[in-house]
Amino acid sequence: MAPATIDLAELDAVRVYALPMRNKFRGVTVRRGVLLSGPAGWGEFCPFEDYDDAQSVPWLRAALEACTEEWPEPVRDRIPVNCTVPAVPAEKAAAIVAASGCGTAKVKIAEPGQSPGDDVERVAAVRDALGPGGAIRVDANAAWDVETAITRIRELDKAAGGLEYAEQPCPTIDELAVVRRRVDVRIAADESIRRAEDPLRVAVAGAADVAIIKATPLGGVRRALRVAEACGLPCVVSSAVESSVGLAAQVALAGSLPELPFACGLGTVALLDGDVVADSLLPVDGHLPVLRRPPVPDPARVAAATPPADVQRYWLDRLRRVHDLLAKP
Ligand SMILES: O=C(O)CCC(=O)c1ccccc1C(=O)O
Ligand SMILES: [Mg+2]
Repeated sequence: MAPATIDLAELDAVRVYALPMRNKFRGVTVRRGVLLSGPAGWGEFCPFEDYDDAQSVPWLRAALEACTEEWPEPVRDRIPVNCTVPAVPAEKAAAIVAASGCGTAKVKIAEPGQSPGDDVERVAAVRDALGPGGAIRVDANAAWDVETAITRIRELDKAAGGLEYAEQPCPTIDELAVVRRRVDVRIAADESIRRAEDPLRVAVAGAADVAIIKATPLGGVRRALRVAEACGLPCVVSSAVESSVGLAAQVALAGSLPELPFACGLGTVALLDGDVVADSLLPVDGHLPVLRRPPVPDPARVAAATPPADVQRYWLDRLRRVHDLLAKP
């Protein structure tokens, strides 16, 4: 297991980055975080800005795992991934899918300010761009109540000519279970696992067909592997929109899961305008390579992504506070 903590002064380097997003994604327009370098390589601490310090502790565990430990042995060397389609107009959605080279698309739906008709048009445009052989999944990020979810999932299933699954249509596990019994589309649980008080103990098995597993918010590759095993469902590894440094840990998780029946949500470096490494983890022919260790940031790219001093201070203070929480007995 990872050491419970590491003295921050033992890290070789700490670099704050800020990368703009090509399109607004879940309300985020700039992705920010901290790159940390330790004896085993580089990690990334990048909790979303609406996560408090206690919720950010697993994100720091994930970063420190990458800095201090080797990842588990992979069982495959490349990972099929979906392209991620933000809540953009239909034409733009089609262009994103066509440019991605991916055979699976994940479409964001039910975003604030958008109508059900916008979602139907976006999903239909994605089907046109993907062709009949591709797979389409949708993610509502817990936006609906049960009745709305049932109506919308049926509509979108039609518009898509078949959905592979619908991710987190409602907030609670009980709601997911009801929706799952009433629609023909598979249900995937994301926030129900990621934001659970104890992700090792969430009873999603009757409420979902697929588990979305993320190393970054679950405390690292090893902890996420245990969550995957405990939930007893087929898993899809999905990103938290990290730079290529943090994403490499997610790909390592996908590489070491015993079974991987679906494409993973790891094509997200394409959502960022820029990166901190020279050779970005972008899909080629719909696949990402499994790396054995985190990629090393490129100094010129890190310099180009370095935010103003006040933003750096905010992140270094946050890192310090979360580290103090992690170190507390
Ligand atoms: O799964 C993907 O394709 C991209 C990752 C993604 O959608 C996501 C990224 C950051 C935060 C939450 C989510 C989510 O799945 O809800
Ligand atoms: Mg999701």
